[in-house]
Amino acid sequence: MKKIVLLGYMGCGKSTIAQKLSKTTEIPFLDLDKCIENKVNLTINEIFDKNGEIYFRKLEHEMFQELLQSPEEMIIGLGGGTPCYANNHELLNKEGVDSIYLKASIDTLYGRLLHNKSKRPLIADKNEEEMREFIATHLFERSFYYNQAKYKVSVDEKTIDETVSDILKVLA
Ligand SMILES: Nc1ncnc2c1ncn2[C@@H]1O[C@H](COP(=O)(O)OP(=O)(O)OP(=O)(O)O)[C@@H](O)[C@H]1O
Ligand SMILES: O=C(O)C1=C[C@@H](O)[C@@H](O)[C@H](O)C1
Ligand SMILES: [Mg+2]
Repeated sequence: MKKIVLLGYMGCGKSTIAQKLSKTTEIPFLDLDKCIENKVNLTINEIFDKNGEIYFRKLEHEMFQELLQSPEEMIIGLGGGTPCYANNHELLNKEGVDSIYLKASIDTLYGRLLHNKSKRPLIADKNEEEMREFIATHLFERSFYYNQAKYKVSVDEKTIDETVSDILKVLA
C-alpha cells in the first residue's frame, strides 16, 4: 500500500504537517522519531547520549525499512537526517512511495528552531549565532539528499493548512 513520506530539515514541520495531513486524508500517520523512541523505550536525546549518533542512524534505517515494508497505507514523517544516512535516500523513490521534501529557508528554520532546540541533540547546545551558521552549512550539506524526493513543497510564509493543501495538489 501507498506510503506518503515527508522529509526535510529539523523544524521544517514534518511532524506538524503530517498530523494535519493525516486528519484531512484519514490516512494514519507515523513519526519515525517516535517509532524509534517507542521501540527502544528511550528519547532521541537519551539514545544520542547513551549510544551515540551512529547507533541512532542504524535504528533509524531499520525502522524506516520496517515502516516501508508494512502492508498498511500510511503517512510517515521522517527525522531531519533520515534521507542523509545509510542510503535511505534510495528508498524515497521506491515503487509505492510518494516522498515530499518540505523545503524551508534558513530564516524560517532559524526562527522555528531557536526556541525549540532542547529535544534536538544536534543543536541543543548552540547559541543564537552558532545556530544560524550551523543551519546554513548543514542545510547546504543535506540538500543533495533532500532533493532526491519525488516532490518538493515550499513551506516558507505558509500556514499549516496552506502547506497541507499544496501537498494534496502535488499528490492529486
Ligand atoms: N506554518 C507552519 N507549518 C509547520 N510548522 C509550524 C508552522 N508555524 C509554526 N510551526 C511550528 O514549527 C515547529 C515545526 O516543528 P516539527 O516538530 O513539526 O518539525 P520537524 O520537521 O518534525 O522537526 P524534527 O526533524 O526535529 O522532528 C512546530 O513547533 C510548529 O508548531
Ligand atoms: O536532523 C537530524 O539529524 C535529526 C533530526 C531529528 O528529527 C531526530 O531524528 C534527531 O534529532 C536527528
Ligand atoms: Mg519531527
